[in-house]
Order: sequence, then C-alpha cells, then structure tokens
Amino acid sequence: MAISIHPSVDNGVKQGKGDFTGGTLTCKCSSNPVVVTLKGQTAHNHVCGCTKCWKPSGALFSMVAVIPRDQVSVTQNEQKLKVVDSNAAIQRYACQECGVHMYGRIENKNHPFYGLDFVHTELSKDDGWSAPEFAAFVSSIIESGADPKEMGAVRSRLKELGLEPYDCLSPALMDAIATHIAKQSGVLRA
Ligand SMILES: N[C@@H](CCC(=O)N[C@@H](CSCO)C(=O)NCC(=O)O)C(=O)O
Ligand SMILES: [Zn+2]
Ligand SMILES: [Zn+2]
Repeated sequence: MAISIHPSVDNGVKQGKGDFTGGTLTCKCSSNPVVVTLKGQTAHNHVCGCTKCWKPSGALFSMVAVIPRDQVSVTQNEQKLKVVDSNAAIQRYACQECGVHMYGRIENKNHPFYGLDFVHTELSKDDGWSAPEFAAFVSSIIESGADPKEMGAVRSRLKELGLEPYDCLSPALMDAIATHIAKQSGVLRA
C-alpha cells in the first residue's frame, strides 16, 4: 500500500478551478463550529511536514495555502479561537475545543510574507480551491516521529503525486524571501 501523505492528496492531487472566488472553512466541532469566510482563491498551496502546521489525525503532512489577510474573516464562533504560540512568526488561531487551526496570521510587518494568512482548505466543502503544488519541510516529519529510514519512500511517493519534495519551501518562495531580505538590507535596490 502507498504511504499516506494527507487525505486530500492520497488519491491523487485534485486541480483547482481558475474562476473560483472563495468559500468557507469550518472547524471539526459538531456543535457551534468556528466558521472562517475566505473572499478569494488561495495561492501557493502545499503539503508541509513541519511540526507547527495543523495536520488531520494520522497524516504525515499538513496541507496549507495562503490568501491575502483582508480576504479572511471569522464569521461564526470567533470566541472559541486562541493563538497556539504567540512567539511564532505565524500566529495560528486554533479552535480550543477541536484543536483545528482556522487561520495563521503574520503580525511582523517586515516578514517576507506579511499580508498573507495561512489556511487549510480541506476544512471547506466548497470545490475549486487551488491545488497543492509541492511538498515543503519534508525532513521535518522526522521531528514529529517519522522513521528516518522511511524518508526515501516518502519522497518517492511525493514525486509520484507530482509534489516535488523540498526540505524548506519551494525555490520560487525561497527566492522571494531572499529578495525581500536583500531589499531590506539594501543589497538589492527596492
Ligand atoms: N523544522 C521546523 C520547521 C518549522 C518551520 O520553519 N515552518 C515554516 C513553514 S510553515 C508553512 O509552510 C515556517 O515558516 N514557520 C514559521 C512559523 O511556524 O511561525 C519544524 O518542523 O518545526
Ligand atoms: Zn472546533
Ligand atoms: Zn508548516
């Protein structure tokens, strides 16, 4: 049996819809769920192996995308949300009852990704969200208990799914981060 990466990609990566304009995310509480409304399509969707991103139970990876923060609003039961780690660059707002992360926000205006929120579109019933494009922080799954001897098989499965594995972010995103830093320091002209 193939290694399970994440329930949303295990049967093949489903492509998004070009004309998709958004929808809602709902936490896993059976009563009074937290609902977040996203007024737009997501970008840079990826599976992430880091220890900080929320993963559904049993999954090796999370699936996480970004969307401009002004397109994100909590529309039901916001009182159930609490920041998981206020010292992290991405402040992840989790439902205190079911544990699901509803959105992650960057408050540091100098951060390369300031202005973008992190969201898990598997929490939506709406169809058409952008598809995951790559696998990030793959080696980090070991920090959550994955067997280092399995890493070859995990990377092979990711490639088979068309999710190129990287041990940080994708080259395009790493270049965007480095460009931002070089402009901040004056090495590159802004
Ligand atoms: N090995 C660490 C890596 C954690 C990490 O740096 N995660 C990235 C990617 S999260 C979405 O792609 C990150 O930017 N983190 C910032 C933050 O979490 O605030 C581990 O596994 O913990
Ligand atoms: Zn909940
Ligand atoms: Zn992550």
